[in-house]
Amino acid sequence: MKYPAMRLIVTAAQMQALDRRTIEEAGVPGTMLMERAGAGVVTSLEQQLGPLRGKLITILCGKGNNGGDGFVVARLLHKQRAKVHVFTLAPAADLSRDAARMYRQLIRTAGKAIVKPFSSTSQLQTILSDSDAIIDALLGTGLATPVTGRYAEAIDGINQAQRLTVAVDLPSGIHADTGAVLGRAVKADLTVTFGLPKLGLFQNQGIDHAGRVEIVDIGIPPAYVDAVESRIRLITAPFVRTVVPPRRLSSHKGTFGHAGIIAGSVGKTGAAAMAAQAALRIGAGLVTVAIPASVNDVLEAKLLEVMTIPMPETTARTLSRAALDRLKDFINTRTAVAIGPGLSTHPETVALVQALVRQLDRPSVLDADALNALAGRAALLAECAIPPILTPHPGEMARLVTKSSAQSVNEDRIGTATRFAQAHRCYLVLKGARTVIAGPDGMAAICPTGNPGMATAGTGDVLTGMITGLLAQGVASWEAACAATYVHGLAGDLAAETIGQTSLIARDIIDHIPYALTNIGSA
Ligand SMILES: NC(=O)C1=CN([C@@H]2O[C@H](COP(=O)(O)OP(=O)(O)OC[C@H]3O[C@@H](n4cnc5c(N)ncnc54)[C@H](O)[C@@H]3O)[C@@H](O)[C@H]2O)[C@@H](O)CC1
Ligand SMILES: Nc1ncnc2c1ncn2[C@@H]1O[C@H](COP(=O)(O)OP(=O)(O)O)[C@@H](O)[C@H]1O
Ligand SMILES: [K+]
Repeated sequence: MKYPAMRLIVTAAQMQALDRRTIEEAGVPGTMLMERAGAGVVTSLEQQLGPLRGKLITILCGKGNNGGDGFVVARLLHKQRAKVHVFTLAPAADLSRDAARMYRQLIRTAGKAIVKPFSSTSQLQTILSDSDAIIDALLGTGLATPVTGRYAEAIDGINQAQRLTVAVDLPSGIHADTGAVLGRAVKADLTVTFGLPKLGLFQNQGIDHAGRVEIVDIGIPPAYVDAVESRIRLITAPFVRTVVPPRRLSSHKGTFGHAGIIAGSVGKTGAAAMAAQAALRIGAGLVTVAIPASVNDVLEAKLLEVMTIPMPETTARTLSRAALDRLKDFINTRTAVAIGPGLSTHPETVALVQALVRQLDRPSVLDADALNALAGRAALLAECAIPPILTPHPGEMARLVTKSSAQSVNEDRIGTATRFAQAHRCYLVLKGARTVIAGPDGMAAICPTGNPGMATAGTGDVLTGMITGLLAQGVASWEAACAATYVHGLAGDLAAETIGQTSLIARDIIDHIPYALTNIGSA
């Protein structure tokens, strides 16, 4: 397998096939998989709530194997002396074979009274709103059609209670592959998913409904996982650890490359400053910014470690066409370059950027106004000697693909990103909640880190600097794009833990890069 330290993301059909193979070929009983799944949920719950003894926990179980997992959770919680209420949506005779086994085991251990048939939401209201946690074991990967009737009522009841909600495998009602809500869906705080993460947890409404996603190993043999044909991966900390270059005793600043940042214009020197600082914080040895001449002093006053080079400018104080030859030299003498943050959309600057892109022969990141310069002209990318990394947000992506909108981009983020990266032989970082990275070989990776506090001015410039900083250290494009995105999101998460999401600003992400790197173990 090509990217061993990333985790495979699977569809429902792929997960079902893996479960089946594990049961039939490896001889692991389905009930054993269920036992491990249930135990995983209880461990996660303990991490959330502390000791479970005396806690009131309500579990809603459907008739399939997802419900079977719920019966296991109920038995294990009962053993820990939690106060457990179980509601089933189906009579015992209708349960799947393994779920029925787990149901019988539960009532043997805890007595018949622990389980009640679900009749209506009103029956549940008080119990749900008094619960310390609600476990949603109604529907998992077996969801086939829109949820209606009693299942829909049970889902509404869970959502109305507004208590800590833990989804078993998938939030009930979320399509395992697309993340679409099928009729109704549980809004969970935490989803404990089994074996491998399901695609729908990272797409569309699946993102908000899943909440935090934890993955529990249920003992699917790694050889079976390796044999699955999926081109979609989840970026992990162990992957990032293998990417960030080690600092040998004998290193010097030249060892870690020289990043060039072509950025800035009047009113937008901050974008250039933040990209440059982020490149240093992720380990680049040297960073130089090429900036319109009249704003050079402003940038110098903002920055200490970063060098700047004033370049010819337009009367609007943006980079001018006259800068072309000097910028080509600038690019040729750097290990990697970023083009775009804060450049403006001045027509002359746009023409300059287009000319630079045509002759780009260094590892590069194209962002912001460089992407605007490529709107409707993505064909120019074919002229780059080394496939560049593009970092659009959905609005920029829509302009790149033309005749599209941010909304339609977001409806199929993985598809849009992989199609573009393959068609234009580039790497693409499609930003937003659960950023998607796509490569020219058709691979896609999803970033699990990051939070809505990062929806604030300048955080994209920071990401651009981070990717460029890794490229400058000699990291290959795919690895640099994936690892920088992960560290960027983790830095945002760590910042949010201390200062909250509302006040978080882009420079907080730069300040937390060191902690993110130590957290991952690559500092
Ligand atoms: N042995 C296995 O295959 C394992 C399965 N596991 C669990 O089993 C789940 C999959 O189990 P199943 O395949 O039994 O499927 P589910 O338990 O997700 O649900 C399928 C059942 O719900 C019904 N159903 C489907 N759509 C419905 C709708 N819209 N409204 C009402 N009922 C609907 C189906 O007729 C079927 O009876 C996984 O998500 C996971 O939680 C885990 O225990 C790990 C091992
Ligand atoms: N809800 C969110 N969850 C996770 N990350 C987010 C969220 N919203 C924004 N981000 C991240 O913040 C950054 C925003 O970048 P961008 O839109 O280019 O902002 P700017 O142009 O102001 O720099 C991206 O890396 C994006 O993935
Ligand atoms: K569920």
